[in-house]
Amino acid sequence: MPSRQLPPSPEPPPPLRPTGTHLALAGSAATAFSLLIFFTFCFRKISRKRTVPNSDTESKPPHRFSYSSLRRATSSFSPLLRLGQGGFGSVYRGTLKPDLQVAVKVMDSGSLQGEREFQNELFLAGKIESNHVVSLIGFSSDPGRRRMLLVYELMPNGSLQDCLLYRKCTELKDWKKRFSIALDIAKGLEYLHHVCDPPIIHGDVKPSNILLDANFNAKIGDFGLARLKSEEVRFETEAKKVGSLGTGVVEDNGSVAEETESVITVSAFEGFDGCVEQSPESCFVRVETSPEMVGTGPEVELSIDAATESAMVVSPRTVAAMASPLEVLDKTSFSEGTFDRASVVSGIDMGNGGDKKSGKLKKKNSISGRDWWWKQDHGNTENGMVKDYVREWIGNEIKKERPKSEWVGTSSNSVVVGKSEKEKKKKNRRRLDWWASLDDDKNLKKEKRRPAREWWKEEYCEELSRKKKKKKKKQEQGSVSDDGYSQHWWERDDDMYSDKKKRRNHSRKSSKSSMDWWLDGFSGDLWRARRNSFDSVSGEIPKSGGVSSTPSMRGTVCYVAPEYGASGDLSEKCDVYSYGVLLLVLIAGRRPLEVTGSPMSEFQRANLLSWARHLARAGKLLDLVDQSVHSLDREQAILCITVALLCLQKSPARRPSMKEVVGILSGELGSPKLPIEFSPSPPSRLPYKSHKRVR
Ligand SMILES: Nc1ncnc2c1ncn2[C@@H]1O[C@H](COP(=O)(O)OP(=O)(O)OP(=O)(O)O)[C@@H](O)[C@H]1O
Repeated sequence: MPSRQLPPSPEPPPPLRPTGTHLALAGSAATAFSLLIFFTFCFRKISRKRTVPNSDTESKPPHRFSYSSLRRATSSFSPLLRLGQGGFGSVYRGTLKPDLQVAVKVMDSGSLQGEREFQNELFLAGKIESNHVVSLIGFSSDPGRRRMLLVYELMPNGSLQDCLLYRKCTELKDWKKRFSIALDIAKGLEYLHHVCDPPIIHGDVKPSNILLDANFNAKIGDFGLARLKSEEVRFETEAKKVGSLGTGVVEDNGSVAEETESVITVSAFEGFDGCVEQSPESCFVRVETSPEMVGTGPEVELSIDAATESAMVVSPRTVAAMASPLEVLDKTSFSEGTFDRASVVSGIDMGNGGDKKSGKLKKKNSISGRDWWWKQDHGNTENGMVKDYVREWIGNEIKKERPKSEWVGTSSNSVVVGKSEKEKKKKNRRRLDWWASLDDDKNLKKEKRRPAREWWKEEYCEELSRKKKKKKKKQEQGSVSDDGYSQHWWERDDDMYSDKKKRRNHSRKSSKSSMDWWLDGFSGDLWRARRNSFDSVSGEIPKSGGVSSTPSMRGTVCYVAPEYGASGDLSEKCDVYSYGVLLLVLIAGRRPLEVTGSPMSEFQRANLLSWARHLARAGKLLDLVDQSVHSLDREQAILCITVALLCLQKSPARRPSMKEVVGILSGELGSPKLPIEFSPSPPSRLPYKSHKRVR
């Protein structure tokens, strides 16, 4: 058989050469694909941002919101939806979902306090879960554009301050409501001090930070000045360490005197290399500490801000804790915003003579902490406005109310008895020096507008020369004598002082102006607090002015505990003191410092704390109760005033804890006795006894 021959295999086709058309096709396919991926990514990101987090399904609050969603929720921050204005910025009512009403706090751009409050609130929000604390639902942050917003649960009845003092809500005329508010606040503080671990110190307990829900239940809000207790201990240790390097910080058992302010001079910094010559904006200095001292790490960072001439101590743990759980606290915001500029975390007075332009610290001049506070506050325009407002208000009140006899002045004169002329002059000169030192700030000289402090200075100089003339006249008449005013009860409001201390304080007061008297009337506390914050004499600024009630970094005048700042201690007992003031305000339905009429008797009532103490001595506690209150439970009212007076004791150790306050108010503990000095019976060691034990 003939073999079948296979046909020759065909030649393999020539390899396809990519033509221009092919290349174009492949290119466009790749582009289309990458575009598709890009758009899908963008869409997902946008839709995720726009979605309001559902607290049921997503993680616990605080949630991150987009700026636009909050803008929409508040109808572009409509003035009609504005709920109020604080040191942080404006607060607006918003609707995120039909059933989710919120309050949106918008930080004023450039507000140092705002940045700090923002981060503080976020840092603490995760740690707090209580029915007696306003919950933080979320936030929005865009550090590049300096947009920072906080979203809270809406408290439909606003702040206690508005409700009680301005709107005078009828619901609060019912004694039961007032009492339940007092108890709610006490429980909120008890939660912060005794349930939270580590304990949280609020640091700014006052009526505008107490918010009322639809049923007028009270919740504590505004944790901008709050601190963890452990953190505080660290700050304190560091503060003492830094302070001990070169200053004479004098303690006076919480009494307030010019000499005892936390003055940390530049010499304290001289041991820290690397700061003095650094950029004017900021510098970080590592301060070596032992692990035991800080508890969590071997070192803390001390930020010295040459721009604001201030400093703070920041623990690494704080940085880590603040940075990690929340994306919002991104690095730029830390390095540029928080640490360099705010520099007020610790509340440590680090006054120093800084040259703003060169960023160099003056090594010789030691400027006290009060300058630091002044300058710190001055940097904030809004705060500046507040100070102007407050000063004006004080001035008007004093001018308006000062009796013809110039009794305030004579009071000053009268207490000079026993004090040498020389000493007084020295003191006045020192004070003038202080005023003069304020002129170091060249930038302010350039300002066209007369700086607010000149107003203050002029007023003071005027006051001095007036006093001098008066005294001269009196001396000529040979009649510099005690006119009795210095002996009035409203100047003797210091409960724990021995006679010796009282005399000393009187002589301190002697060199103060009439305005100082006003401030000193407040247990002497205001004198320091005013310098620190220039908050408000009344402790609240009428909202009509549209200004914040707290430009301060450390608390609010009239509410701040006397020991805080003098020795730098912020403890739970500071909150207890503030609670005491708040309780009196709640019972009396008036501000802590308020002149309601021109007669002399009104002056006697002007200082609520002194008035309460006076009534306690006179055994007329119930006279303090707001006249408009109905259904008064007299026993409860006396109990509340007694608790308030216990909380207001000068010595922090003598104040009850918030746990004890709750126990007393809720009836678990027996009724306490008034503080010793008001009690006719001999003092017992324990001011109250447990009901439980008795049973
Ligand atoms: N969650 C909220 N619900 C309803 N109203 C609120 C809420 N938070 C704040 N407000 C209103 O906004 C006002 C301003 O609040 P904010 O806490 O900013 O300032 P403040 O406490 O008055 O002053 P500062 O912040 O200086 O202490 C409050 O007085 C209150 O009337």
